[in-house]
Amino acid sequence: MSLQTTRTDERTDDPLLAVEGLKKHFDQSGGVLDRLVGDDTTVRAVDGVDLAVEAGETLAVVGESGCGKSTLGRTILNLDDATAGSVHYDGEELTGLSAGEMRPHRRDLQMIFQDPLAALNPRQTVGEILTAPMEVHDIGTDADDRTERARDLLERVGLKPGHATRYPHQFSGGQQQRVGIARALSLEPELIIADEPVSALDVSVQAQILNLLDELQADLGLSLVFIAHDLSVVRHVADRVAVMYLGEIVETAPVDELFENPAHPYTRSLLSAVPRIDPGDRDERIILEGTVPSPMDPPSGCRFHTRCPAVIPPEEWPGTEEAFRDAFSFRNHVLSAELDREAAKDRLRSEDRGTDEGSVAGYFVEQLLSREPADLPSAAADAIREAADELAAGNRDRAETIVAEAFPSPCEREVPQSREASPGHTAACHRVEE
Ligand SMILES: Nc1ncnc2c1ncn2[C@@H]1O[C@H](COP(=O)(O)OP(=O)(O)OP(=O)(O)O)[C@@H](O)[C@H]1O
Repeated sequence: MSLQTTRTDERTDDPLLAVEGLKKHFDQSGGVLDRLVGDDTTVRAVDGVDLAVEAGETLAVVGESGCGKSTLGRTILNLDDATAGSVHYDGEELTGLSAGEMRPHRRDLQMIFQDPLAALNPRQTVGEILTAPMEVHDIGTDADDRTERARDLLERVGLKPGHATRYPHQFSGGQQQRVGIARALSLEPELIIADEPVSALDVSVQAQILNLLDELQADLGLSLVFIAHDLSVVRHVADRVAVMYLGEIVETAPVDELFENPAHPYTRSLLSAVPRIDPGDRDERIILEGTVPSPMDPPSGCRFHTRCPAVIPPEEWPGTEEAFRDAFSFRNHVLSAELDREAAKDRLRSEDRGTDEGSVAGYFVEQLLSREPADLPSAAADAIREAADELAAGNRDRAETIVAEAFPSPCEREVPQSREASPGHTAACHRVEE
């Protein structure tokens, strides 16, 4: 946890790492045809991220798979070129530096990867893996000194000095990750980005590696950006947590504040999946519908609105919020274009039911609306039945227009600004007030 480092004592108030408006887009266009057809083939993996990491601090970046966490880590370290925005490390801008210009900074900024074996050269001994980067960066007086440093590093990460002569495949997963950590430490970095460092490991080994990282961070005064998809993993290592959804940071808070007073519905749903020691403590589990939408075509307004369990009804909605959310969920199924008439007919046939348009429409409603249409305000029920009829008749565009017009939400219209929910705690949600 936060410990002041001796080497950063003389620094100014600027954070050690400052990330502003960082974007990383990947162009996926196959070529001329894509451009002619006008398909937008840009993957907006990281789409305007602001972050600050103080010296000696551990910041966890958390979100589901595909939210852009790894890309964020790689772009911060200039392993991927940024599309826009800036990264300042110790006051110096890293964005746009060539590989040669980055070299002096590589010593200070290291990365630990999810799959330790894939990140280690199988043809080098562990000793060589540790001494090679030292040689490149002129660390150590001579080969003997570097070998001695490698042996010390192995001890530091809980391995034996004698392990230096072994090859990566001769170790268990946990031991391989220890080697990966030792390699990152071999350059005496100030900041390490650890990208899911324990998610490939057995649960029994995860805690050991987390403790090791925590210990090293405290002893060496390292700054750590800890990327994870699972909030439970970060509780005991992080000082602050940034929650990422579809290329954006939706909430940032000190770790205890985030666990106790999550402000964003996305954070709440991630938290509800974290096992609690006291089962009586457990709030109702929030199951998020579907997976993260495609970063090629992110939802408008608040990007989370298509899955949000707290999506806001329009002012004129006559029913309860729960009723709106059920209707809104139906709407999103229709708009996601995942409904297939033929598949519905196959299913009906397998259940010995009719496959005329009326039956298919009824089947869509039954599958996608978690209440009877009659339990909705009557105009909403009519819109749902009408949309289902159009879908069953093959008029997808018409169905989409009906649901989009019948169930609008302010969340899809306006992009929520990041607001301060409490000191040091910000969230970008229309429900959060300053
Ligand atoms: N080189 C690339 N080219 C095109 N798209 C990419 C590339 N790298 C990542 N992406 C896409 O960017 C999005 C974010 O990916 P990223 O790996 O950063 O997410 P993540 O949150 O780290 O997920 P995971 O935990 O599964 O790695 C995904 O949709 C992914 O397919």
